[in-house]
Amino acid sequence: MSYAIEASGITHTFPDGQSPRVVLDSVDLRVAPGELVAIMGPSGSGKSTLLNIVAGLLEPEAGNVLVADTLLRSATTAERTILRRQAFGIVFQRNNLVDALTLEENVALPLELNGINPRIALKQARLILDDQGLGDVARLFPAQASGGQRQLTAVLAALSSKRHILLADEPTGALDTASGDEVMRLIRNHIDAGASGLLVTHSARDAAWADRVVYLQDGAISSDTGSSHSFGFPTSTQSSLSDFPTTDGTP
Ligand SMILES: Nc1ncnc2c1ncn2[C@@H]1O[C@H](COP(=O)(O)OP(=O)(O)OP(=O)(O)O)[C@@H](O)[C@H]1O
Repeated sequence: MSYAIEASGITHTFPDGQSPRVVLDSVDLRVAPGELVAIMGPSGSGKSTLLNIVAGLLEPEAGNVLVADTLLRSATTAERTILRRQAFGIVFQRNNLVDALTLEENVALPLELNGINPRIALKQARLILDDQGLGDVARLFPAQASGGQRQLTAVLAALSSKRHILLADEPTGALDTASGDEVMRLIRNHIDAGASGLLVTHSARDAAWADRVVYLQDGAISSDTGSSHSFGFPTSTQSSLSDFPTTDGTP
């Protein structure tokens, strides 16, 4: 089987005072096409480090990542940048938006990077923001918007184009429960439209939207619910999941 994401033997050490600290120790993680895998674990267990390695932002000390048919270790910096711009939708805990662009321009940016005409991209971005009740703030700059509005915009930007690999680090961190469920529903919808992804989260509620949950502890995977495990969706959102419209135009 060919995986959407295949990380093998990932080992990484960070300096920690006099003695280096092994943050990831021979971690193997595979994500099947069309699968959303949640990574949970205590603070400091290496979740974000693993996500950064899969995103090609951090080179692991040992191990390999094969993502979107590219072996990251063999890719040049330019090739990794192109991969992030064209194949990855990335949501980080912070610094998700370009400060100098309005919210709608931020959502339009990945569309433009995927080759869509800037005027059409902006039009699509407005529709996407309108759909999520952010039409009134679409022309604000990130600094003028609330934390929740910024977070939702960042998720919409990551999902706005046909990026088939989604990498999300605590995407609902700044949101209340209802908005968080909305974001997770958008993410699930994006996956169901043909993407694959990794979701780093502390929230069991968010993890319930994933197909599989792996737990990182002390730099290693301590448990994996396995692909046959079926997590239930939060009851408040279950009925509306299938009704939710696509916002990214993916088939
Ligand atoms: N650039 C860095 N330099 C040194 N140590 C780092 C660096 N980045 C992360 N670490 C350390 O590596 C460990 C794992 O960090 P990481 O952010 O991956 O954990 P996490 O599981 O995502 O934590 P959290 O849930 O709190 O976000 C932590 O002890 C952290 O302090």
